[in-house]
Amino acid sequence: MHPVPNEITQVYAQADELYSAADVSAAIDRMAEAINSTMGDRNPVVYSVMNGALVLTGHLVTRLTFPLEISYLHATRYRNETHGSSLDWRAFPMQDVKDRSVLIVDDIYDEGGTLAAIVDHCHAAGAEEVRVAVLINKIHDRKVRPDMAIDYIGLECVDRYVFGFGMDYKGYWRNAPGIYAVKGM
Ligand SMILES: O=P(O)(O)OC[C@H]1O[C@H](OP(=O)(O)OP(=O)(O)O)[C@H](O)[C@@H]1O
Ligand code: HPA
Repeated sequence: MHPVPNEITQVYAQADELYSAADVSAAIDRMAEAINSTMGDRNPVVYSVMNGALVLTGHLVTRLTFPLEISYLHATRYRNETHGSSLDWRAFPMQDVKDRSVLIVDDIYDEGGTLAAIVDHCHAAGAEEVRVAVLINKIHDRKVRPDMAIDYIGLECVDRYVFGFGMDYKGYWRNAPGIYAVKGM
């Protein structure tokens, strides 16, 4: 058996809970209500940004009450580390979005380099409109494109490294049910 690193066990035990599972569920309810009332007639392609959006996407789409198609892409800037670098496209978007409405779903809008590249890609591919939904907006003044529209935001968080509900700490704890901040980060 491959042992779990001690650091991984410790990080969850020592983390600060920012939002409980119930808080997250209520936030997704609010996001879904807003999306249902603004995109119900758009027949969108919902693009889930792997890996972080895996958990949110599953919860969110079951609350959406209109026809939609689901696809995925994988773009990573953090590569299971806690600092971002250049964007690495690991699964390029494959669904044809020409003249389509697109809803990009991601777990966290941090510095925004990932979402900026994905939004630009969808526009370049001919999308009619591109909207963005994130569970967490991290509050700081390092956004790479401060005027980028984030249409649906679940929760805001302080400028700390967070994990849970899809977000990882060194590849682990995407399965944690709430949102947690790493001690000292
Ligand atoms: O706003 P940014 O500073 O660009 O950071 C946000 C992005 O970083 C995370 O992905 P990550 O690169 O960790 O890949 P992963 O989803 O596979 O963990 C997260 O899922 C977002 O996609
Ligand atoms: N946690 C997890 N993944 C992330 C974060 C974070 O705070 N910021 C960007 N990707």
